[in-house]
Amino acid sequence: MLRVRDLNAWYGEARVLRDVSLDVETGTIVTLVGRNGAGKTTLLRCLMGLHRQQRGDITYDDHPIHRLAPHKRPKRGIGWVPDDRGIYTSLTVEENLTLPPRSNDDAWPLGRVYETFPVLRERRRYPGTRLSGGEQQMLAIARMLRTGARLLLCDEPTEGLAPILVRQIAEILHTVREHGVTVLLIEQNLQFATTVADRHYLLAEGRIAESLDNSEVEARQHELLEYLGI
Ligand SMILES: Nc1ncnc2c1ncn2[C@@H]1O[C@H](COP(=O)(O)OP(=O)(O)OP(=O)(O)O)[C@@H](O)[C@H]1O
Repeated sequence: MLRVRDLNAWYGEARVLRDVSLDVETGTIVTLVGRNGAGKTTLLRCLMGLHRQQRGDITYDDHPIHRLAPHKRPKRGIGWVPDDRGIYTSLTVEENLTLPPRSNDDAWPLGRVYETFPVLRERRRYPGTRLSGGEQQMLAIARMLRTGARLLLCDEPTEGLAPILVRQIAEILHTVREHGVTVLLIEQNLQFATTVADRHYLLAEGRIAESLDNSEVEARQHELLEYLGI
């Protein structure tokens, strides 16, 4: 379980996260929704240790991690899937999958990746550039599983994707959840969020304004869409 308590973050003098507290239960998918500039990416960067100006308590599987250097967090099973997917487009799918270092004993063997995502086996000799946006996202997630990530922090995996590919992302995330992987993702598409996730945190001006389940998001969809300016 990921537990965040009273997390604050700054850029210089500007405070962009204010006393953020949230929980992500193991094996669940949770979204962070909020307007542009609400602090969603900064929050994920704090969890990964990539943002230095932060204060607060973060525990993962009962171990405090907030003082751990960024490069030590993957050893604890935390994986970051950035919004640009971070894959090497000039390398083949298989090279992308074999390059990342194994950070811990939960690292997926290549065979397990290919059994879970057969498309990646079919495309293993393709360069990253020949993959669709959905396949690139699949590769980015699979690459994190190869390092041993049990908690994936995904920065808006559906951004810029056509609806059919958005559905593929939902399937990918459900597949990883079936394997016991926990996901915290930034998502602006509320309909997608309710299809894919178990809970949602609404971030507003750096604060957690609300914690919502799927039925609450569905019941208040119009109001929330208006709030998010979508
Ligand atoms: N490098 C930076 N220097 C100064 N301020 C920054 C920097 N990066 C982000 N900010 C500011 O911090 C606040 C939170 O930004 P953040 O990117 O975390 O929001 P977000 O919710 O992820 O928004 P978006 O969806 O637009 O990425 C915003 O006001 C933003 O302008």
